[in-house]
Amino acid sequence: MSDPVLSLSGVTKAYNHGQPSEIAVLRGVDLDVAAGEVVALVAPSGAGKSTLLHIAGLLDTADAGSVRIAGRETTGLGDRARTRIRRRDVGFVYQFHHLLPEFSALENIVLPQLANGISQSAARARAMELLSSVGVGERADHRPAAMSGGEQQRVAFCRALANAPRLLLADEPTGNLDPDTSDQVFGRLLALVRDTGLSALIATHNLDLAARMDRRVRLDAGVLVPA
Ligand SMILES: Nc1ncnc2c1ncn2[C@@H]1O[C@H](COP(=O)(O)OP(=O)(O)OP(=O)(O)O)[C@@H](O)[C@H]1O
Repeated sequence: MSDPVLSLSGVTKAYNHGQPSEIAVLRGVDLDVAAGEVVALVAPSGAGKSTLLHIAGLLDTADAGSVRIAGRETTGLGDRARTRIRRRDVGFVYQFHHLLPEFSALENIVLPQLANGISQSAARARAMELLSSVGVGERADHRPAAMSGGEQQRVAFCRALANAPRLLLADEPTGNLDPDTSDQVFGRLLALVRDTGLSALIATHNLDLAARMDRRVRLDAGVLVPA
């Protein structure tokens, strides 16, 4: 068996340490996401989904516990090493697309590749391939403001996958779309994830979407339980 692509063990996180308002959000989270596995993270609002995704994606640090990505222990690594792992191995999608407004769809997918040392021509070819795979190839030269919410979010998926990460982390990726569009766009995301064989941890309030993933976990009082 290969190493899990994401392995969390005993992860804890509290905010406002030592103050009366201290809040223990994660109290010992354990989770393995295997290669090619797509896991739904369901939780009520405020339960700590974003906190968990940020720690899993090395955007934030845990107070205690271990975060392994692609077999590599990240606890104790410095900022540069964490950034390198995040850029190479992790893709993020948020509820809102966060595309750069002054750049075209294609450029938004090219830029993170250039930051990773890919050549301009290879980056453009990959960006075009990704856009076509989610049905927005003909929108490559449009800026985000000229696209629908569903199209913008499809471009955001492509950007997350631009550097061929091992792990996709998504925080309510279709949460700001109407139900029909959400369903369609999520289908595109899932197909793309399946085609590329990457692992994913996808937070959603939508139980229908959660049902389409391989496995569901629920964040309950700071720990993960099967859902
Ligand atoms: N930087 C911070 N400082 C203090 N408290 C915080 C901070 N970030 C989050 N919290 C608190 O931690 C708890 C979990 O927040 P988090 O954003 O992870 O929840 P969530 O499950 O993603 O919620 P939602 O679904 O509403 O986005 C909340 O009570 C929140 O108020």
